[in-house]
Amino acid sequence: MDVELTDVTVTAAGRRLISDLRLRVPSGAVVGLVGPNGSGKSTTLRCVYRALRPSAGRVLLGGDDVFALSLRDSARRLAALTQDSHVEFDFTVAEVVTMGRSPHKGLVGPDTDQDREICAEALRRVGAAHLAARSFLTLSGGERQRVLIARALAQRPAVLVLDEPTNHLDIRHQLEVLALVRQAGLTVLAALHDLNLAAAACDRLYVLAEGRVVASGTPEEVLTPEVVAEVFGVRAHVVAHPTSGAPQLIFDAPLPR
Ligand SMILES: Nc1ncnc2c1ncn2[C@@H]1O[C@H](COP(=O)(O)OP(=O)(O)OP(=O)(O)O)[C@@H](O)[C@H]1O
Repeated sequence: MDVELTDVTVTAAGRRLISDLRLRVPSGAVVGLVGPNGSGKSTTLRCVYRALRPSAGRVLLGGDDVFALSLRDSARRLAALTQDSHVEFDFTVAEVVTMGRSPHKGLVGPDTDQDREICAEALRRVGAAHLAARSFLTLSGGERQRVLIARALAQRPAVLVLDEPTNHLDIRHQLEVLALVRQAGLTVLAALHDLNLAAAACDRLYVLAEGRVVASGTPEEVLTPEVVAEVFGVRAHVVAHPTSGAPQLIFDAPLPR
């Protein structure tokens, strides 16, 4: 299922947060949003998981306007891991992951064996099966992040929207989470701060600056010293990763402001 944003503009507090954004995530592709703090990455994602209605433009999910879908239908198509994904009450990890199944059940539908197996598998995939009986609130930041990713996977969506999915994760878990996101065969739109991880994990990147797309294409096309200098204000060298060949950046000092 593909995702398309056509000329999306978001205005808030008399300011344009994103302007005329055009973006496409082909079915099954992993597309990254990169850009400096405040460039509009989360705002863009919030429009896709319908936490924010654009002032203009449309967000299409499998060709349908996301705001025209019922909540249940959109939750069957799309799962999101957001910056404000949190759990208020003292649920166990297994219960938190089970919440991912709710779009597939009636309002008070019981968990089936299939639901339980899907949730157990999702926890195994993020390396968190051993945490199933723990209270979610007692987990470390990285453990919580992995459990929330498991909840999104348990939702069995076609599209996954991820806002900084590697936040809090140590390097091994960062690589594992991005590898499993790639292997899941889903359509993925992810905001990522780490440009080297983005280059390794994404088929295509969109670079945002001040709410506009300033570059898009494959990581090789986009992550050039010129773009990095212009958008991030940092001088960088690009080298090919010795085994994967993905472009990797080595940074010099920030350029003068
Ligand atoms: N409801 C709002 N009202 C006013 N300004 C807002 C609102 N939401 C976001 N902004 C502003 O819009 C800009 C873009 O924010 P956004 O969170 O999309 O950036 P981002 O690229 O995700 O940043 P970061 O990398 O810091 O997470 C910021 O300047 C932010 O302060």
